[in-house]
Amino acid sequence: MLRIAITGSPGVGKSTVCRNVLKQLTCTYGGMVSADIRVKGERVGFEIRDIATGRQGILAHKEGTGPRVGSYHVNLADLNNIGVAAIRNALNSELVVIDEIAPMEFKSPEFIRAVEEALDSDKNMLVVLHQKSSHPLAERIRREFRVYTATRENRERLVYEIAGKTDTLKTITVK
Ligand SMILES: Nc1ncnc2c1ncn2[C@@H]1O[C@H](COP(=O)(O)OP(=O)(O)OP(=O)(O)O)[C@@H](O)[C@H]1O
Repeated sequence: MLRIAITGSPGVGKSTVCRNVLKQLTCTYGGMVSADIRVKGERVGFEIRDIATGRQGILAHKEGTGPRVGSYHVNLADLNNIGVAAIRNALNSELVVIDEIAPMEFKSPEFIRAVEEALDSDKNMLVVLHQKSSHPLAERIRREFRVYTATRENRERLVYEIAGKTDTLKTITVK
């Protein structure tokens, strides 16, 4: 069983490493990924996407009503209906991907439960983990996962290092 976490400073390229590792894999995978929402270059929020279905929503936005993390309001409806559902459905594939596990996501008890279910399963997992969070779930992942810290210097090499570790996942899946 493979359990890999990518961590590092804000904006260093963690999500990009995760996306580029996925491009190298031939196993089945599912889960959630996130990306910036930018208006005229300025980040105003984050979108969330179910890898398997392509369903998209808003994870957090500067304008909103949900619980606050920094200058963003977390959209619990989309986090639960899209992100949490994506994690649960990913339990049917060979690899569960979660980008990312961080203070915004911790505002949802359902998200925490879904990640715990994945952790308690025998599934391979690739996650992006917030570097500073001391949430018990973040601490558990630091204990149980092989953690790679992305930097500007290593972020390209890291893709191949992690993809190399996932050799067992480069199987041709016959459906
Ligand atoms: N290897 C790279 N070469 C050039 N630009 C990169 C590379 N990796 C990431 N970037 C750029 O850096 C920015 C941040 O990347 P990314 O979103 O992957 O970082 P992150 O660490 O996941 O960010 P956050 O802390 O906001 O989650 C993006 O604009 C991305 O295009």
